[in-house]
Amino acid sequence: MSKKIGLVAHDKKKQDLTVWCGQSKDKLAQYELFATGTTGKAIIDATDLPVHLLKSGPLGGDAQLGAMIVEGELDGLVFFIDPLTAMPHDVDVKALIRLATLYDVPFACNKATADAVLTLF
Ligand SMILES: O=C(CO)COP(=O)(O)O
Repeated sequence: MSKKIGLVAHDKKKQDLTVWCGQSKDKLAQYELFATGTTGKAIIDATDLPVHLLKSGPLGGDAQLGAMIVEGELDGLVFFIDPLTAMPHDVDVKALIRLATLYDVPFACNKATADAVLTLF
């Protein structure tokens, strides 16, 4: 069964994530990909990779990824966080990071760590 990877980026980081997905396309194509709504659509548009679309982050998409982690259904998380912009759903962002930490899920918050996480699988 293929590994399941979560992909998320805040608005100012979406381009970084879509570029990274394009660069990592062959590797990412081996996994089952899940993304928050707007991020996922941007990845599909940029790369044609198949992505399961969850709700948009502010509407619960981060919480859905957190629930997947709790259920043991996510093997890795790539979450390009914008550290310079306040988010209306900051509690959800923090909850997702907390759950990835709590459940020891490989978690990348930028390109350097995303490259490292991909080498784990
Ligand atoms: O807000 C997000 C993560 O906290 C991302 O959500 P979208 O992919 O829907 O923009």
